[in-house]
Amino acid sequence: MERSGWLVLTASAGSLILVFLWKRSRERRHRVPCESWARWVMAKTDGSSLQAPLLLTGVPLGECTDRWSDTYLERIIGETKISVHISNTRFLDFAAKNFKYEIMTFQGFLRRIQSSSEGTFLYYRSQHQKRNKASSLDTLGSIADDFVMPRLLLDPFRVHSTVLRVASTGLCMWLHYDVCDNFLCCIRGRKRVVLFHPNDIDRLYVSGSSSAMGSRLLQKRGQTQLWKEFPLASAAWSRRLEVVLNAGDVLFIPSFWPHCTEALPSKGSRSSISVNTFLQRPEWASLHDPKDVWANRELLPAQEATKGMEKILPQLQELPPVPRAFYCRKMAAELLAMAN
Ligand SMILES: O=C(O)CCC(=O)C(=O)O
Ligand SMILES: [Fe+2]
Repeated sequence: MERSGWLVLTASAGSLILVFLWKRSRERRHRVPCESWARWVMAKTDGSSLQAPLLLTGVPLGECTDRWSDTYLERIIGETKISVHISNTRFLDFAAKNFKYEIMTFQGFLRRIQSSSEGTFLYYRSQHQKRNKASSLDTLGSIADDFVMPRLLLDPFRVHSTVLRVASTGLCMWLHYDVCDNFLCCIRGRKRVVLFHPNDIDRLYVSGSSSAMGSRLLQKRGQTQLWKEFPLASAAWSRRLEVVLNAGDVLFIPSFWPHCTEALPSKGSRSSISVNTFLQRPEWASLHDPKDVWANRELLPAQEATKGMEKILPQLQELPPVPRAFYCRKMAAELLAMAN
């Protein structure tokens, strides 16, 4: 039987309260060492504490949590031109491409969110003008200085990129995984995050880094239909981890943990703002694709392996059903032996 739960303790370092998320998974139990904040930070170097999601509350993130009202953002970056996802459903789906992109000013974007009638949902994630450059918060001028991650959190990672994300409330981001570890920081509003263990990757209908289910998992109704279309996913859903982030909360999402999010309604605003910092483990640094902006390009050896797979599949298709099934199972067994 699956179990998941929360263990809360007060950190010895500073006034941070750490809430450790732990889970008993199908194959093995993942639990963050939780004696102290400092111990966790030190343990990062051997990777042992990087295997499970972790919620940090009350993290000082600089001036952004106080300052980033619509009025302030309009004043500082209102004229900046941005590319925005627009959809007439709140359940964004990358595979079905149920959204379009529109260029507008940041001011236009914020005003459109405020004035949108029910049924239009907007989403922005910052991107460097030169698409291949990873860091993008700095393109937004001085607001970049308002966001500061405590050094204690970042050390000893390398920062891969930092991304500003603004969403209409209600908007759900499609299920996907990232190849970088990640600190997802809630700056304004509230955000629901649903996470799956990487061992459930074979149940989540992922192609590329996105799921064919889009964000429909987050629909309150219609799950019976969803399980008909995606039967393996219901078991993964029963083992999911769920958390709601409030302003000032930081969620550590380890790489390869599939996740989807929902911007929840909150008082006084029709949008939620987060900043996330993608991280590279130093020992994996050479594996990352230098052109990767949003941590969704496969690690370099996995890119080659994926190309190999694309060649193998049509060859297997040429076989009649019985030997095809035989060789598929034989090869899958070799692959699974490497996974354990
Ligand atoms: O809530 C969002 O905007 C998506 C966040 C996300 O996927 C991430 O930080 O990796
Ligand atoms: Fe993500």
